[in-house]
Amino acid sequence: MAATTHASSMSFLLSHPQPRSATPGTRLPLRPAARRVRCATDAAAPTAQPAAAASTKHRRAADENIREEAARHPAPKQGLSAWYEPFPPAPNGDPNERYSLDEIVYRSSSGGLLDVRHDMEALARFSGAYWRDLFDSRVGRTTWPYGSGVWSKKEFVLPEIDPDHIVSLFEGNSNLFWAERLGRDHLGGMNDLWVKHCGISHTGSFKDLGMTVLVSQVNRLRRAPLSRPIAGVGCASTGDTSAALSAYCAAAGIPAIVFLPANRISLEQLIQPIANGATVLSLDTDFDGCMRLIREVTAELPIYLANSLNSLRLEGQKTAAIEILQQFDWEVPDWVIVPGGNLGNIYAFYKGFEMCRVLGLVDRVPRLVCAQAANANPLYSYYKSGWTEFQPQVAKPTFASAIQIGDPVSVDRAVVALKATNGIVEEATEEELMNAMSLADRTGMFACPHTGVALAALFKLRDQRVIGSNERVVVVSTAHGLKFSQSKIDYHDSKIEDMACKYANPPVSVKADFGAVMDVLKKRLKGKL
Ligand SMILES: Cc1ncc(COP(=O)(O)O)c(C=O)c1O
Ligand SMILES: N[C@@H](CCOP(=O)(O)O)C(=O)O
Repeated sequence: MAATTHASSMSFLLSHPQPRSATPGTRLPLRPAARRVRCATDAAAPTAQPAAAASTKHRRAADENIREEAARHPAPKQGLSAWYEPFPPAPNGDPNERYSLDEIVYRSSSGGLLDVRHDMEALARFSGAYWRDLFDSRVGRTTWPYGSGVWSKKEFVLPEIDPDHIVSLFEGNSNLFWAERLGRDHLGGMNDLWVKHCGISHTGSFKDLGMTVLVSQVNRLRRAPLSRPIAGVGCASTGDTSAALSAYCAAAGIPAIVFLPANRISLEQLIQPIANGATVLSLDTDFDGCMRLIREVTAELPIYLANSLNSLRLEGQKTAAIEILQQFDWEVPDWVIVPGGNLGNIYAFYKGFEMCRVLGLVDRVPRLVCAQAANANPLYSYYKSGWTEFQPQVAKPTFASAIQIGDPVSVDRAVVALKATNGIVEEATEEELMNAMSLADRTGMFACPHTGVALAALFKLRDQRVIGSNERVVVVSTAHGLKFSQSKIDYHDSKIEDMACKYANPPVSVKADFGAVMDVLKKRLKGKL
């Protein structure tokens, strides 16, 4: 293996451990080691660097930033690539239909969905152990762009993009929270319950993971040599996609346009794109109406579509699945529960897990559960019909307002994910989701109502004994609870019509007087003093 290394490239080497001998994976045919192409990792790392070597890293020059430092050490070509293909492949369609990621295309020739496909044979030239080591070696670093939980898996995301085009806010690497008390005390002694806090993130939701990829690709398209005349990037949103789009566009200096359903998103979500300087249209319709409009507008104007209909988004979102595996030292959980709305994320999780299985990083995939609010449950109804009849609906208001979606664009993707993982769809009423959220809060979280939907699904599946107490379960928390404080205020005020707010904990108004305070505390702590 040729090695072109020198002392000053040390910092770069730390991000590229030496490939293992190309141990053939079990599922995909691998090329013999002798025919392996040289890749960045081959060329950059003749010998694996021990962790201690980090302390010998030379500080970069004071007048150089991390982007420039990365540019000084360009990764050699790896021979990896990705492109768009129809999803699912149309039975009578053109088997050769594919599009470069540099094309602006959201639909296949037959009007169906597209998916980003990777050259799996090229990826499989390296063993699962190699990819695990490489991804692990990048966690927690600042080396551009690998400090991001998404771009630390760049080879599985957008292998060909120039790091200089990447727009990253070092998203991902989110907390996998051990829900010790919730599992032990409230779910029949579960001791392996985890909450993946995707919402503890730059704009407070998992959308950051996908948006860094989409906006990076737009940045590449707008810059020389491609110089595509993209005037801005637009989305319809229930409040989280719009926040992420606005932040990433603001960071890149690209105009953002967001279509929001008036009075249907939280105040905190509304102020995010406003603060980031986006063009905010508040429309007198629901999310599905906004979605129809943005599709029409992006077909007419040079505005790039940022919703998850655009499969680029899912390439970033799938890294949350890979991160979960990584956080468990590449052990596969038994179940992963994801709240579903427009239904891109459930597919993204499947894609991340399945890619790791196919490439030998793990040997199986978890069972997936998609959890919907009963007030916005088109997938649940479809599932209950035995997948025979999908009926779009007019979604009713729900505290889980970000998933108030009746005609999800990625329904076909969700079905593939659920069928392939022996998955389940569950639903939660308003009372169930608010109680589940509030109980989680009582055990140290500050969950959003959508996480409440996923937790309520877990409660049901535990009651039905579908999920066992010894199984390892991950509940995906999709947004930060602080974005939905009004719903919590209403709950703790017991102000919600027809809802027994079982865990309401209103503040106690007390006279500022020692005796009055003592009376309240004695009553509250009765038997414990
Ligand atoms: C907080 C939150 N949770 C869950 C979802 C559902 O994700 P998806 O639309 O990919 O199903 C969304 C958006 O739809 C969201 O904003
Ligand atoms: N919850 C989403 C709804 C749109 O979903 P997307 O993933 O297709 O952008 C939002 O926050 O807007």
